[in-house]
Amino acid sequence: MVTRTKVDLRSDTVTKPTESMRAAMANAEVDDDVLTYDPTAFRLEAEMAKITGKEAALFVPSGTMGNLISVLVHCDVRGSEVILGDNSHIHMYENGGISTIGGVHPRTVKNNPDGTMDIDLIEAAIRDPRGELVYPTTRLICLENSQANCGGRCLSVEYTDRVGEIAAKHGLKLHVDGARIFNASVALGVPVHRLVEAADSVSVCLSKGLGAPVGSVIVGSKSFISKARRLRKTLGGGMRQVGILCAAALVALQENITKLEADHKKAKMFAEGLNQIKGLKVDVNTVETNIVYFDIVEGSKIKAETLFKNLEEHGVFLMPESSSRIRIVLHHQISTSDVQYTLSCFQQALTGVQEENGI
Ligand SMILES: Cc1ncc(COP(=O)(O)O)c(C=O)c1O
Ligand SMILES: C[C@@H](O)[C@H](N)C(=O)O
Repeated sequence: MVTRTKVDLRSDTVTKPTESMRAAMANAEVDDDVLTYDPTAFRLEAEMAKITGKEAALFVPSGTMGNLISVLVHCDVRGSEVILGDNSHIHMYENGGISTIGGVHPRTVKNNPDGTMDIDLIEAAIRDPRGELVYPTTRLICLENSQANCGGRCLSVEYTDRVGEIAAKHGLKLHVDGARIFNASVALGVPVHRLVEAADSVSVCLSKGLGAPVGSVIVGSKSFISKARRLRKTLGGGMRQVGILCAAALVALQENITKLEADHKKAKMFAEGLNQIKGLKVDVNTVETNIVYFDIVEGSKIKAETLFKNLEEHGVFLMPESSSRIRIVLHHQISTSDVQYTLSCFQQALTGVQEENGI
């Protein structure tokens, strides 16, 4: 088998800036974004506020910082508690920052396989104010759309609105970790602004499926963004000529939103192809966006680390989830021929092992 150039399926965070992004970066109009407004940052923030239907926006270095700032702005009183998914990125992959840095107490509710949390369990997790002597105070509910660890599953606008109603009923705020909100919007056929209408704040990653090299944007009310700007500086996220990065993000918005549907089709194609390979299993119906989780079937005589080594030798790179569960993430720099090549590498790896074991 002829090894091709690298097929990097570890994440949609691995994309390289395109030539048009690099040209925009080189020619970006910039200023000191801490002392005044960097004009290109201002353009990006205005565009993101418009797309999401919120009053204002703020460029931040990462999605992790975007979520941290959002939670800390909403939970700015000691003893605050946030309700979030037990399989959410904020809870699983952000070093517990809301607690270690922000002193905010997490109260997890089980994420269902479809990425939602049961509405009645969310409501049951809200602290009874009558117990204020002993309870933390619930101030915020966090959703994640699409839900990455559940396989890039999309939360419907109806579900998001319903959670928003629960938050409003109890005087709480709603934050959406919208790292891949554009993927959810495209998959559902619902405009981003409608999908997040019920949210008080959203953190949107520019550096994932949109393919920008760096950054996220948080959106919300003018008051929220004003507090967020100050907290960004506190956390060291205030940057100077940040327009260089924002210029690439503006190109990403112009060029890559329309490519997301193709990413989703490649993910479906990959899942359907994997299911044709003896020893691998994936529920194709759960593949809604650009993320595919699949399992090595028990008895297939190959371990994930063996499979990875074999694949890496053929230029294919993945992210291990466990010894038998694997994740691949599609993005605009993976072609359909890359998908077909990768499937052939999987087939070759599995067949080789099965022949060695007389299966
Ligand atoms: C759902 C989700 N939220 C937030 C983040 C954090 O983004 P960043 O890596 O830019 O900190 C990620 C992944 O990176 C993610 O997948
Ligand atoms: C691993 C995780 O932090 C990252 N957000 C990803 O999806 O690749």
